[in-house]
Amino acid sequence: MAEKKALLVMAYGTPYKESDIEPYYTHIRHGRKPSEEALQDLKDRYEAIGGISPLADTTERQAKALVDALNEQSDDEFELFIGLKHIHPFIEDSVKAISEAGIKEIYSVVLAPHYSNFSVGSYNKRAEEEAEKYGLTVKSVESFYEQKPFIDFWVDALETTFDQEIPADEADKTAIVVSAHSLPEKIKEHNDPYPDQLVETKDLIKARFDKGHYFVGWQSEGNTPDPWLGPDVQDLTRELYNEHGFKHFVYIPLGFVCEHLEVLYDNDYECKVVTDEIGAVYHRPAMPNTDSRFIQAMVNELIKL
Ligand SMILES: CC1=C(CCC(=O)O)c2cc3nc(cc4[nH]c(cc5[nH]c(cc1n2)c(C)c5CCC(=O)O)c(CCC(=O)O)c4C)C(CCC(=O)O)=C3C
Ligand SMILES: [Fe+2]
Repeated sequence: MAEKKALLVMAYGTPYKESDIEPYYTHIRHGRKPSEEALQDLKDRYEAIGGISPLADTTERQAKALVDALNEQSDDEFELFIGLKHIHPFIEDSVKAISEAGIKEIYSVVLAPHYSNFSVGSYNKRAEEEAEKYGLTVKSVESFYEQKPFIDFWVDALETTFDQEIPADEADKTAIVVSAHSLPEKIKEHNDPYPDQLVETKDLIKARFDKGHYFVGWQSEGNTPDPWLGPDVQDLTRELYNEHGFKHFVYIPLGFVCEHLEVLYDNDYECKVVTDEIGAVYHRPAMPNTDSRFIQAMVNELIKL
């Protein structure tokens, strides 16, 4: 039997309790403490979704489902380690734990389907730099949005939404807003593939499910001085209603992999404020979470490493 490998599942992380929010937010802002007002705004958003995000629990369940599926389908044996971007166990803590477990080879995947130097690239860099300190090797999945099971999941989500929530004669009055987390515009200066990958994902889904009208939007941008990718999903909703008079808006935030603050608040609250205002119907299918197709998409990429 070959030596045991480590499966390092990396994710954004979320506060575990209210007192975590300030250090967490400071870490997200690269060490710059948020203003009292910005901190209160974030606390209010967590309050608005029930006090704490489901992100920590879902990340744990996704990682466990992934290592089980990988061990079933791979000739190798993997031990699971979870490394987070903005809260403990940090990526660096987990790479150290892998070394202390006597494991030499790491396979890594980030719980985000598209590649950007700003997101998956920065996770992988942190893991590689830490692994080097202990003489470990890292093989990383860069993206999995092209995997058929990932597309299958979202095609099925749209089919169910249109079948169960939208009258057949109103399909043509329906906008499908496909979105991902916005990033600073400056990524375009470095030929970052992220924006094109979101459009590609939309095209892969549209090729399989062609009811309604598809549009690409961005969401959850950070409030920094430089411009972030747009249009923002709320502005896009208003523009589309003014131009086409859509009666239904189906939000597909497929840059994310589960319900968390930036879906439960930024979509389910902020976008719904706009659809209520214009008198249109808000729809948002359930996120992948631990759906077997979503897990299989990542297994397929890990087995190729
Ligand atoms: C509060 C919060 C949650 C917690 C949700 C919860 O508790 O449920 C969250 C989750 C997520 N955010 C995500 C993605 C990103 N967020 C970014 C940037 C930012 N997020 C912010 C806030 C949050 N984000 C803020 C204030 C910034 C601007 C930073 C600045 O002021 O500079 C950036 C830009 C690059 C960077 O700055 O990291 C990306 C790519 C992903 C997707 C997966 C992934 O990519 O890991 C997830 C789950
Ligand atoms: Fe974020």
